[in-house]
Amino acid sequence: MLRIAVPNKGSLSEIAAEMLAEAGYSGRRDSRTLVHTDARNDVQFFYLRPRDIATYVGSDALDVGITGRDLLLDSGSDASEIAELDFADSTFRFAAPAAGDISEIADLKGRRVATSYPKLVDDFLRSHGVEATLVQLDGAVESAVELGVADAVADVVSTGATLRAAGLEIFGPVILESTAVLIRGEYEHPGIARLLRRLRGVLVARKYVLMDYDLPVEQLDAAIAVAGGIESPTVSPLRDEKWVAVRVMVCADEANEVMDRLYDLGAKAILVTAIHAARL
Ligand SMILES: Nc1ncnc2c1ncn2[C@@H]1O[C@H](COP(=O)(O)OP(=O)(O)OP(=O)(O)O)[C@@H](O)[C@H]1O
Ligand SMILES: O=P(O)(O)OC[C@H]1O[C@H](OP(=O)(O)OP(=O)(O)O)[C@H](O)[C@@H]1O
Ligand SMILES: [Mg+2]
Repeated sequence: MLRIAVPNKGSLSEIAAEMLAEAGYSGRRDSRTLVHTDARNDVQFFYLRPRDIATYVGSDALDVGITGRDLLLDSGSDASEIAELDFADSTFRFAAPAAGDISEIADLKGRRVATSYPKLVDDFLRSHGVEATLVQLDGAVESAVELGVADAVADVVSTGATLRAAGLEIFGPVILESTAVLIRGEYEHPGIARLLRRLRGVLVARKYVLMDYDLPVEQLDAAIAVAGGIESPTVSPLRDEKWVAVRVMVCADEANEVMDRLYDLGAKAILVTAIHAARL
C-alpha cells in the first residue's frame, strides 16, 4: 500500500486535498483524522504538518508526500522533488524598512534577519559570504522589524501585500522560487508512478480544454498552425467534402484568442468543452 503524506492544515492543505479528490482518491471526512485508507486505490494518507512532511518522506517512514519546495529545502531532509504540482507559487525574498540602511545583502553583515526558514536563509547567506544573525520565528515574520526583534526579514512573498502593510521593501536577489511539489525518499515505491500519472492528469485537465470546429478543407494547414494540439489535431471528413471537422486540445487561457483566429479562417460551430480527466 502506498503511504502518502499530505498537509493537514495551512495554505497547501485544501488545494492538495482537491487535487487528490480530482485524481480519484477518497480523503478524510473529519479534519481531525490523521490517517485515512483508500483501499480501492491501495493508498493510505497521513495528514501531517506541512513543515514535517519532508522529514517523514526523507527517512522513508512514508513513501511520497506533497509539500512546498521551500519547506523541503529548509528541512534538510534527503527527500527529493519528483514533480511540480502547479499551486502555492511564491518567491522567497529579503525585505527591510523602505527608508532604512539595508538595501542589498552585503548590508546584512552583522545584522539580525527574522525568518521561519532558517536553514534556507543560512545556506543562501553562506553561499554569498554574508554573516548575519538569524532570528527564527514561527510566522507573521513581517512584524519582527517593527517590534525591534530583527533588522530585516526573509519570507514567502506572493502578492507582496503583507510586506507593504508592514512598511517593508524587498531587496537583494530572489532566494528561491517555491511551488508545491511531490517528493519521495531514497526508495521508489512502485505505486508512485500511478499517483504521478493521476496528478499529472489533473494538471492537464485543469490546463487544457477540448475545441471542436468545422472548417473549409483548404484552410486546414492555416488552422493547424493556429492550434496544433498535443501531438496533432483529429481531422474527420464531413458529408460535404469541401469541409472537415477538427478536434484539438488548447490551453484554456488561450482559448478565446484561438477561437477568434479560427473564426477569421472561416471556422464554424467552434465549441469548447472542459476536460474532466486525462492521461497524456
Ligand atoms: N501567501 C502565500 N502564497 C503562496 N504560497 C504560500 C503563501 N503562504 C505560504 N505559502 C506556502 O505554503 C507553504 C507553507 O505552508 P504552512 O502551512 O507551513 O504555512 P502557511 O501556508 O503560512 O500556513 P499557516 O500560516 O496557516 O500555518 C510554503 O510552501 C509556502 O511557500
Ligand atoms: O505576499 P502576500 O500575498 O502578502 O503573501 C505572503 C504572506 O503569506 C504567508 O503568510 P500567512 O498568511 O500564511 O501567515 P504566516 O506568516 O503566519 O504564515 C507568508 O508567510 C507571507 O507572510
Ligand atoms: Mg503562513
